[in-house]
Amino acid sequence: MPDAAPLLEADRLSCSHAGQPAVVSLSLALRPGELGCLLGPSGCGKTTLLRAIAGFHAPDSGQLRLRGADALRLPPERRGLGFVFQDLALFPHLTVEDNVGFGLHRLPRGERRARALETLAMLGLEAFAARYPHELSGGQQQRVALARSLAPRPDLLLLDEPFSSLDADLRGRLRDDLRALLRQLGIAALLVTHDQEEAFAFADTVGVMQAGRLLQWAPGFELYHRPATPFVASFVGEGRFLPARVLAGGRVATALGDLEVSGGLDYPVGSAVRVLLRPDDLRPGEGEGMEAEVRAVAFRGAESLHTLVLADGTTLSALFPSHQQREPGARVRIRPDLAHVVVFPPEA
Ligand SMILES: Nc1ncnc2c1ncn2[C@@H]1O[C@H](COP(=O)(O)OP(=O)(O)OP(=O)(O)O)[C@@H](O)[C@H]1O
Repeated sequence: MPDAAPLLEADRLSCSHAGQPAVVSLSLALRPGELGCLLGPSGCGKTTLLRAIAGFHAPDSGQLRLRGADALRLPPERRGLGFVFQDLALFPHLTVEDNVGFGLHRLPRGERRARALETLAMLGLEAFAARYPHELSGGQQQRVALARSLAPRPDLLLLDEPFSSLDADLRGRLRDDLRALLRQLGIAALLVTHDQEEAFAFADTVGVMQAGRLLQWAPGFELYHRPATPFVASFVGEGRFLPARVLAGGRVATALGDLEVSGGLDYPVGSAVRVLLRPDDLRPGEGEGMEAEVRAVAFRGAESLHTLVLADGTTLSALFPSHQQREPGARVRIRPDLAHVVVFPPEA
């Protein structure tokens, strides 16, 4: 799969609403069967990008290729995509089966029926084929909307927050079922969400957007462990920044001691930098290490998230096993335990 030609390619795509930029020179590629996800704060341009790919929003500049061909010339119905938006738009006067068969008008009646029923069965809805949308629960209606978009077997499905109206349990199950189905059918997808857990559970590749720009497009592991920018570092997972100074030999000096940066450093010796510290990068010092004061403790079950302040005022977060209870005001010793050190320039 890594060498397959891209199914979807956006190249320096820019979009605006009434002169206000919404997507800024954005490039990304999705391979056949690849599951991608766009993550970012409200208003960062995720929906606008999805609508531009679907053909509902005309970009100002840039290119969009689908299956290697220019897609910007094509109207939505000729782009060969499936989409599910937050607003389900099921036809209230059609049965579930007819809703799902709606996009299959090119197939002969018998085949259309068979495909609609087969797709409903894949989503566990075979018993509901004769019902009308208002006779279904919200979760079942969402499954019908997915079945309708999957019935024509598109090679790419665009999904804009399709699970947001469902409760957490249902949401997780539907997401996992959809993921398994897309894998089984070899269908690629681009999912918009602002839920990190959903992005990581669903996608092979996650894109983080901020103010119309795509900051990083990478597997979840890379985003967490090798964030490209401080925004990605603090948006994906929890992270704090520790002031540091570059030493010779690819090391940095911090209040927690000297740390080695694997792969070397692009900063001159002596320059001020920041080191990313995740809550799981700190361990209790067992009588050694730097002393810190506990400011707050949030119980999380197996672990507790501690907010700690060092003597120089630096605030850090640390996840410690929760069997040892600590109160605010207590003093603990901490030592860094980083698999690799991520360094950023100092705050502007
Ligand atoms: N139809 C519109 N007319 C004018 N401005 C719009 C329109 N749609 C979106 N915008 C603006 O474009 C920017 C990007 O919006 P978009 O809906 O793409 O963001 P988003 O990341 O999907 O947000 P959310 O997570 O809240 O859905 C925002 O500043 C928004 O206010």
